[in-house]
Amino acid sequence: MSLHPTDLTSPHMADEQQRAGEAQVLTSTPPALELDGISLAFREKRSSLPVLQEVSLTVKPGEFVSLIGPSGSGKSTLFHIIGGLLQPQQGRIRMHGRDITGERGHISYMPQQPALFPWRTTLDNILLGQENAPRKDAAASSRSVSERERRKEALQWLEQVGLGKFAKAYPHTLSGGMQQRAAFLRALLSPQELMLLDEPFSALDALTRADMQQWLLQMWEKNRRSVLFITHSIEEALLLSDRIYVLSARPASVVHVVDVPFPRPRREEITLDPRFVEWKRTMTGWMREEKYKLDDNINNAEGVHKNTSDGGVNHYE
Ligand SMILES: Nc1ncnc2c1ncn2[C@@H]1O[C@H](COP(=O)(O)OP(=O)(O)OP(=O)(O)O)[C@@H](O)[C@H]1O
Repeated sequence: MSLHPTDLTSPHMADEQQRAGEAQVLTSTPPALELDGISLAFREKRSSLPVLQEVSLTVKPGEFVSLIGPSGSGKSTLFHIIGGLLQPQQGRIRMHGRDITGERGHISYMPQQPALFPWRTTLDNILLGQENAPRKDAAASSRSVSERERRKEALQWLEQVGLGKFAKAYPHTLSGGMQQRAAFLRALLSPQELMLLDEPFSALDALTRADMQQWLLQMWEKNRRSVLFITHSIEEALLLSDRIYVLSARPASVVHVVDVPFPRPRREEITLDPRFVEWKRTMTGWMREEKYKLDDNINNAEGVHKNTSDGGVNHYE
């Protein structure tokens, strides 16, 4: 690896960070999300496909955390487990310290495709997340407001994201980027504190995607929701995240953790910073390594049982 963590952090800063870290441990609130040793294998009649192997990660309240890994490594499966759609064979999921493994209704979710209902207006699509929220959710009851107030709030949000004129329009009249903004608002206005965003910009053209990244960055910096974000784009992960977990090829385990060193607020220009370019190069090397492992696994059918975890996670700050 060409870049060493100390290239970015002076010894003095490291001391300060350690002290700040220790102070934080003492006063720390439990993480918004904590995955502790999650493992899952899909079982079919005679075979087993190990997909996740002891994946652990943390999203602190108000953090933007990304997951990046080769295609087919198990990222979406992990989201299904967090959302309670799948039960892990090993490991626990905790939100704010409470074990929610296998429970549904605790997260708001934004999928790759905007998934707006064509028969509902933009405004009604945005309100859907609140309509579907389970009543037992503590956050939901604290935000319990009248229908009229919810519509007023949603309209204000639509104005803020440049969709005010499209409140009564149907989804097919919106561009791809506009639909994604509406889908993001739906997740943002849902009462659950944690948002899971599964490659939300993958279907957009390059220019719209760059605009949407800037838009998301600004929206997130204003609202500071806890976010877990799946992306295939290293640049996107570095631009948006506080921390990045790099997954290995299947069965996925965490092989690198990067505490992204760039200050906020961040803007597109940061992508030209030599340190940003260096991190991008480093991470591209890691991803290439994992992709080759995945290709090897596919070429050797028995390779799906290979254990890619050596138990060590490389942590960079
Ligand atoms: N219900 C299922 N039954 C059996 N195998 C499954 C099931 N769901 C997913 N898989 C397999 O598990 C592996 C991981 O899939 P998953 O969709 O989680 O990967 P991913 O990292 O999200 O991929 P991508 O980045 O391409 O979206 C794949 O090999 C997939 O074929």
